Amino acid sequence: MTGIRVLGGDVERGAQVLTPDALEFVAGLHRSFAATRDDLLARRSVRRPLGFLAETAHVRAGDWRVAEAPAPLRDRRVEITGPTERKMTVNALNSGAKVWLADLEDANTPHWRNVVAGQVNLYDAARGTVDHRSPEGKHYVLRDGERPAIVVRPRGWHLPERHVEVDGAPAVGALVDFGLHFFHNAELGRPYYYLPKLESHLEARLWNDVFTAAQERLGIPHGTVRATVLIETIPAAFEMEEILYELRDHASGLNAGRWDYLFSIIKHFRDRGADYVLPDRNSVTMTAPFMRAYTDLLVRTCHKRGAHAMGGMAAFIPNRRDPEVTRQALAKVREDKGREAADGFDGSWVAHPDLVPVCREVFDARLGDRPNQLDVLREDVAVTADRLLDVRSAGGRATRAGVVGAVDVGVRYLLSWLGGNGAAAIHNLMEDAATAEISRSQLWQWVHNDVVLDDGTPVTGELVREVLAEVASGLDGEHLAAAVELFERVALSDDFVDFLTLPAYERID
Ligand SMILES: CC(C)(COP(=O)(O)OP(=O)(O)OC[C@H]1O[C@@H](n2cnc3c(N)ncnc32)[C@H](O)[C@@H]1OP(=O)(O)O)[C@@H](O)C(=O)NCCC(=O)NCCS
Ligand SMILES: O=C(O)C[C@H](O)C(=O)O
Ligand SMILES: [Mg+2]
Repeated sequence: MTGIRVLGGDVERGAQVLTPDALEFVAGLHRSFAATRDDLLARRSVRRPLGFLAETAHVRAGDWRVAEAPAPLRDRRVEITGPTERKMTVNALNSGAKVWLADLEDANTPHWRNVVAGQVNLYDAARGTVDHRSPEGKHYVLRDGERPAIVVRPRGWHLPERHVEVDGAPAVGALVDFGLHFFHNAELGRPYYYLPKLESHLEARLWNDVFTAAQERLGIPHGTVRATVLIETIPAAFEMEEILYELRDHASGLNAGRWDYLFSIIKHFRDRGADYVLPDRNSVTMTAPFMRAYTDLLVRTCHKRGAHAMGGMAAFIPNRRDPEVTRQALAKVREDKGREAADGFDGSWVAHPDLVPVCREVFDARLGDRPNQLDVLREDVAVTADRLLDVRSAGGRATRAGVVGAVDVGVRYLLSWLGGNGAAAIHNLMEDAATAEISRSQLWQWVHNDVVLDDGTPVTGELVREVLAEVASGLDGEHLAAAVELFERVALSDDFVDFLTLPAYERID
């Protein structure tokens, strides 16, 4: 293992996944692809004018389709997402969903113990041997019968994994997550992935090259990997076809990741004036014309190319102790999934096991005996760049409640994240890194574009700091000071911080 150092502490059963061969494999991927990753990240920081690309017009005009979905991914009508913590792993596999999105990304704090334990749990999950005993003595075991296909979401290209060093540099986080999982589980035949936060088809090409090399190096047939790409950045919305094309041997769909998409819009247009200012987060819905343009284009693009179109996450979650909250969550999720099913999506996401039945019911009603609706071509859809960028079509206003809500949710989420939980229920909504990014970037945008609240108050750094102090005085926890300081930095520092998880990562382990 020359040139490879593992700097993280011991984690139970870690040696089983951090084997010399697995680490060599990860280091090999890092050595082959880290430089390209660095170049592509550097390109992101140049904010170019957005539009459909002239140089790839031939790809959009061409006649090609992605590889046919393998049997486990033909019917994806309900997908449950969640972190790879042990109990939740068992619960997700028992949830009755068709797919489990096993999240090493936005629902996970990349504490070293989470990174390694996640791989251990995925190892057992792939083999059907995962179980768990709770501190209260409850034994969680897998139920017999059909289980969801496991689709793993590695970290995005921007995150390092500093507990694995290759030739003196931190390893690329995405390659650690993918590499360890692929090395241990690909031979079982289902190396399936969800790819987050891509900003261009060149980033998809890089993933495709990684898959090709990984398969070659382990002697696994080309095309065994299947990847579903989250279209959750505004630049990627203009390259949906190109992304599928780059990955065509390995692609099995696109997903409309609404939360990061909103974050990306704010980030991209953060200093471009009133035309791009979003109102309170809770007032931007999927029926806003610019969001509908995005989801319609996604369905149209996927079905034209034989790929699955996957719906996104409604953030409402049930509460087993509060029937009224549950009733409202079920109603809202039903409405959201109903719109997606009618629009032609082949399935969608839920964040909680109690939401699986409602998503299933809605898609059952739409799909009937069909495993998907790839046959619904949506040739009626004609989306222009102007419609995708019509941010003002969100309507809505910026309010004091919006400022307080953004600060409150942001700080509470960071508290949870720093403590090791990357997904949290806050005020009956599912919050993860993507939704927290909206909270803090929205405040940055309001401050830097002289937004005035509906009560006449200008949004300034002072106002945000005042609210932050108020919110903090009502909270406690080991990481409160760190959470408050981090929030202030990512919401207010003049230099916009690209991802809040980058400075937050400096604070852990
Ligand atoms: C939001 C969230 C943190 C709430 O968790 P919670 O507070 O534990 O929720 P509850 O107390 O209602 O959970 C009830 C049970 O369902 C389980 N559960 C909840 N969400 C789950 C999920 N997504 N996957 C598997 N099991 C889940 C819990 O483990 C708990 O199990 P238990 O009864 O055996 O103890 C959790 O639902 C979650 O992490 N969701 C996924 C978030 C996500 O994936 N985000 C990224 C993609 S959008
Ligand atoms: O991680 C999530 O919150 C889901 C999705 O990737 C999104 O950004 O909407
Ligand atoms: Mg996301």
